[in-house]
Amino acid sequence: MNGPIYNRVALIGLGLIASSMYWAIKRAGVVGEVTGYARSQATRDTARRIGLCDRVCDSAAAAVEGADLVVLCVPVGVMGQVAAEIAPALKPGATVSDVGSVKRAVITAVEPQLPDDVHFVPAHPLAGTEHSGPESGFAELFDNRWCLVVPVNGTAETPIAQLQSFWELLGANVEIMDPDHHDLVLAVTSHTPHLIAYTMVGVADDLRRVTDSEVIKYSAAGFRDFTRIAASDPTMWRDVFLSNKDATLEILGRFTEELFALQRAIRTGDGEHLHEYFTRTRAIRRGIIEAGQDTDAPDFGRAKAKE
Ligand SMILES: NC(=O)c1ccc[n+]([C@@H]2O[C@H](COP(=O)([O-])OP(=O)(O)OC[C@H]3O[C@@H](n4cnc5c(N)ncnc54)[C@H](O)[C@@H]3O)[C@@H](O)[C@H]2O)c1
Ligand SMILES: O=C(O)C(=O)C[C@]1(C(=O)O)C=C[C@@H](O)C=C1
Repeated sequence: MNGPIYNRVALIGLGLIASSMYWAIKRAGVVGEVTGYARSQATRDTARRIGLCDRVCDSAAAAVEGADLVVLCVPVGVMGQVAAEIAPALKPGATVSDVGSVKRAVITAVEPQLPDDVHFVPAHPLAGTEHSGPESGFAELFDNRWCLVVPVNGTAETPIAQLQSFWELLGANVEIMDPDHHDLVLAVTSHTPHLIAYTMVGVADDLRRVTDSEVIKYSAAGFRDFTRIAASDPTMWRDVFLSNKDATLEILGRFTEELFALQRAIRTGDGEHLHEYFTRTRAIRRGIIEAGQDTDAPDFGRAKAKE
């Protein structure tokens, strides 16, 4: 590529995703200057101390001034408020994007706040960890992960294609998706699983208090995976559930039905039902590993065998 993909990028909200984006941008060397803004003075001080962003600004308006791409990296519940704050300072022709885990609610909140002379191209990188804040980011977070770009009706092709190239340069594989479909898919693959993990860890904690047993101390690996997920940021996840209410409730309803069926099978001793069910779910896990989408899973020598 000859020259930067955007001359100036502004990151609003300097947590896990923004900091990972900054380090990935630096690794790729594809942006002229990256400005940053976070609401709290403490976060801005930390960002300055660790060299996160080329320039940290003390207002959102100052950070977006002259930016060709502005990315909202704040919890989904405050996206509309932040869009209203930056709107008067946006450069005509700029692209405004976001990284929110929910898309329809963010579009509804942000779109009306923006002036007509900017392009709004929502997106969602499907990569994260249970950590948050400016010191939690790393350049490799998006490598070989999906980033879903979710354009709104009527957006010109060029800003969409440019944002797609930007995310590819940060290491992601990009797909275009409709907002409602996005919210339903993510309710299945991310939002409901998080709710289940939060619940399971809560139940274990309650039990520990009731029985004074050592549920957490002797927790097995499976339960430890639940505790990792349940350690995710409370503000972020509160906002996800309140913003993706319908899809999450729909999937939770289905989940509850299946859970009752399994409960019944256990009560009635229906081993065949349990075995068939677990065989089906095992095949799903194997499919994910074979598609190369679980970078944490041991490959048991398959990579070597393929050489
Ligand atoms: N953590 C993940 O796994 C993950 C993955 C993909 C997308 N996302 C989405 O990315 C966004 C950011 O998540 P994160 O994990 O980076 O969160 P984070 O908590 O690490 O960072 C959020 C940042 O936003 C700042 N902030 C909050 N309210 C603000 C406001 N009104 N104005 C300015 N700054 C404000 C916070 O101070 C913090 O610096 C969320 O919308 C989340 O849904 C998260
Ligand atoms: O790996 C994790 O810790 C995550 O939960 C990341 C995860 C996910 O559910 O996969 C969480 C929320 C997002 O919006 C995207 C990714």
